[in-house]
Amino acid sequence: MKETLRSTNLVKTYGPVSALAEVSLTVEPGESLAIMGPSGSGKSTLLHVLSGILRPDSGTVWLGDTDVTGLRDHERSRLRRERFGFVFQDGQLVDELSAAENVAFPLLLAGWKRSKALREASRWLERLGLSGMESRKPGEMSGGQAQRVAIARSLVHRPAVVFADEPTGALDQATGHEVMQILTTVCQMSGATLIVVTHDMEVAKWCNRLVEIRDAVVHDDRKLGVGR
Ligand SMILES: Nc1ncnc2c1ncn2[C@@H]1O[C@H](COP(=O)(O)OP(=O)(O)OP(=O)(O)O)[C@@H](O)[C@H]1O
Repeated sequence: MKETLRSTNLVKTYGPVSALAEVSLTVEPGESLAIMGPSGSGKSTLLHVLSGILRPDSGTVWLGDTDVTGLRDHERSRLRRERFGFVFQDGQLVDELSAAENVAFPLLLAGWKRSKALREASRWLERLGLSGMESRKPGEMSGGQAQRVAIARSLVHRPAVVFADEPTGALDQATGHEVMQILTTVCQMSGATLIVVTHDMEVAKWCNRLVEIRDAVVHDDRKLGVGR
């Protein structure tokens, strides 16, 4: 289902430090949004609050009609598992599992039968150019290949929103481009909204909107001509 992600007046402090000061943001279904800003400006905090990992001090996050911030912890965990996908800088794949098992993981959590989940995982690996690598472990793959596995895992359960925190941070520039191309293309194909935190304008250019955060507030919010 396609749902708007909306935040109103998000405030988050860590002791005396203001990480988010009244941040309101609406991200339409299918949009790809890059969040940029200097170190310490509040990007990761915003990503964590929008994705329900962190609770704000005040303010609300809505996914469609659901008040994410108002959910109890177990309900929020469930929403994260079912409606959101995540891609991190270093992939955060499970080393002991094969590529296919890693991708199948969200489906197994959702109660799919193992054989059906693995078949669906293989289809996603194929879509991402990793046919024949189903039984490889993350340690037996290149950084770019592992990140493609992570992208497959983030989308296999058809989430409404994929959150990516510095998804190319551990890759060289050419591989980073490739990964952003794949990430934006597959999100678009599956209708998922994409939210990417990055320091790198070359990464942000793959998105169709850029929000700049400075000192815990949205400093700039503009459309981008997509760089693909
Ligand atoms: N758990 C925490 N405890 C105390 N202060 C924190 C914590 N997490 C973040 N902060 C502070 O909140 C502010 C915003 O941090 P945040 O990590 O959101 O910034 P960022 O823009 O993602 O930075 P970077 O680009 O360096 O990752 C910073 O001043 C940071 O030091």
